[in-house]
Amino acid sequence: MKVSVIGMGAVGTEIVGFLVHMSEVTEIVAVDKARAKAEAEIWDFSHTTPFTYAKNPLLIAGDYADTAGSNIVVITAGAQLQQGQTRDDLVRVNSAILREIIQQVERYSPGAIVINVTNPVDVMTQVMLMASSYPAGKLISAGTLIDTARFLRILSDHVKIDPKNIYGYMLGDHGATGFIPWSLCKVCGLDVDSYCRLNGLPPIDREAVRQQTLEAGFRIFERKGNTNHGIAASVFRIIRAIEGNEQSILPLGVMLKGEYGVNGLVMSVPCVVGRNGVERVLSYEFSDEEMAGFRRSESHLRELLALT
Ligand SMILES: NC(=O)c1ccc[n+]([C@@H]2O[C@H](COP(=O)([O-])OP(=O)(O)OC[C@H]3O[C@@H](n4cnc5c(N)ncnc54)[C@H](O)[C@@H]3O)[C@@H](O)[C@H]2O)c1
Repeated sequence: MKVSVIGMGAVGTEIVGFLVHMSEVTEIVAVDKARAKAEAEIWDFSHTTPFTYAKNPLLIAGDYADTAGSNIVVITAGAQLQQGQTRDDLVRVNSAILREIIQQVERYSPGAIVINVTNPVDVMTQVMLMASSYPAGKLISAGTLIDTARFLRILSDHVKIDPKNIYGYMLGDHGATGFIPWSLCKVCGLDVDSYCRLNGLPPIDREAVRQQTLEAGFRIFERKGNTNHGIAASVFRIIRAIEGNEQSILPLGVMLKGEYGVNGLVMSVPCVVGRNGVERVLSYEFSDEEMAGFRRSESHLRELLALT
């Protein structure tokens, strides 16, 4: 499998790290407008291969021609948040950058699955869908997978259970209007309130958990100027689901075509992920309150889209 990563900043570099050290990928291509930076990262990674369990992948820092025939392309290129900005402030500048990038990506890898990470992630994915001919299931965003990871970690700290035994999502939008469908959330098979009651734990303050989840990225960003470990692990999780044709459920950004009553908008929803990318959007019956959260995300994303 050949994977190309466009943008070798904090996030792209960490994703390449996961791929070099933990994947079965045979070829990794890194592209960045700062070519020397991409070269330096790739040389540095190449010096890990004598010592790790890497499968000795071919490592290339190059340009778009080198990405030809990629199975997966990950896009992390673009402007990064400045202190005081929100993800939404990046809309205009990143729209212009990504329209150019997707044309180059499609020219060389029309059959690839493209995973977008650049923020605001769902809106930028829609911009690229409109500027290319990739089908909806093959040009997808990392969506609320990272928010979901943060949510599961926060719950895990409360219930003192490995987050891998907790099921739940944050959905809608990787931004201020993301919402948690608590009716789907299960701790070891129990709803959260029952789990806490039966195990002598204080009940969960749902709104506080939502706020903590939404603020988690900013708390990291304020201290180190970026977030990269969690998002890189999230993207690697998506790549593994594609590579293994897992049919796993991941909350990713995908163009909705009537699901949940939404048409023509990329939103983060639970998706079935396999070798063809997002193969299906899962249907759920949300409560009225959850559906209201969904609609707030929808309105917010439509407002952002109008700015592109
Ligand atoms: N979706 C998520 O959950 C999530 C999480 C973290 C970061 N992000 C987003 O990912 C993006 C990258 O974050 P980062 O911390 O790696 O930023 P960064 O500034 O460290 O890296 C961005 C890289 O993109 C490159 N670049 C810019 N324009 C380019 C172009 N036209 N062609 C090729 N390369 C180009 C830059 O040279 C830089 O190396 C940002 O938009 C950020 O907001 C998203």
